Amino acid sequence: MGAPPPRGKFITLEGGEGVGKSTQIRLLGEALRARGLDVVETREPGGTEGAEAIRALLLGGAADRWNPQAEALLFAAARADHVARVIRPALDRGAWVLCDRFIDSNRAYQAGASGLADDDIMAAHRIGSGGLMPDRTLLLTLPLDVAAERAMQRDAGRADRFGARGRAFHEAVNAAFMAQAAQEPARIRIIDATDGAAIVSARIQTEIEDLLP
Ligand SMILES: Nc1ncnc2c1ncn2[C@@H]1O[C@H](COP(=O)(O)OP(=O)(O)OP(=O)(O)O)[C@@H](O)[C@H]1O
Ligand SMILES: Cc1cn([C@H]2C[C@H](O)[C@@H](COP(=O)(O)O)O2)c(=O)[nH]c1=O
Repeated sequence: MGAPPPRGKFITLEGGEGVGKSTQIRLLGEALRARGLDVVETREPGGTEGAEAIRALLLGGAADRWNPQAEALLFAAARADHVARVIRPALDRGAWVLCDRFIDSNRAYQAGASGLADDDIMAAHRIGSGGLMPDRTLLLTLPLDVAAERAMQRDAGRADRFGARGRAFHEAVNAAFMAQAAQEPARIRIIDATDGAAIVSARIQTEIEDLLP
């Protein structure tokens, strides 16, 4: 017998670097709180003390610090702690959990763009996090050059281990996200993120309307 179904809603934002996920989580959080909902904003890798420590291991250091296998398992370990300590308890009490990246990033970056098998990523997710899946995923899309420019402006030119990877890697990530959306159109909604933040936020709110109480 697995865990009982959660009572809250689990929403994830996905997409490449600099497409506006953090900005949109904040705006969606404000909109949902204005409706009187209990909202938890969080991110991956991270969201707990242990997972933030793993984040530092994953994002810092030399480009070849980890191979794709070690990387995938570190993301899965961070996620297991995050799900157990923050996401599940919040959903169980009826909160809306808004998470900046989740399992679909693991699939896009470590399977799609790094060559691991999608089944293996999902097996680690089942072991670590009981296979918890979002109720809805908003996939933000933006031309690579525009997203890279936004991220560069934000970070003053300093990229982390993933941001520093070449164009081919980020194209493969985007292609993997699009393939996931094509496989799961009911859960994963594609959001054009080229316009101003308020317009993008309105698109996102339309795509979660059916989940509102
Ligand atoms: N719609 C928008 N139009 C113009 N600039 C934007 C828009 N949304 C966000 N930005 C800006 O682009 C930069 C990247 O946005 P944000 O940090 O939200 O992206 P992200 O997807 O969370 O990035 P990462 O994956 O690298 O953490 C920020 O400086 C942000 O202020
Ligand atoms: C959850 C997750 C993330 N990644 C990558 C994607 C990004 O490059 C970084 C996180 O940085 P951000 O500024 O918070 O977006 O980690 C990944 O490769 N696999 C994952 O499962």
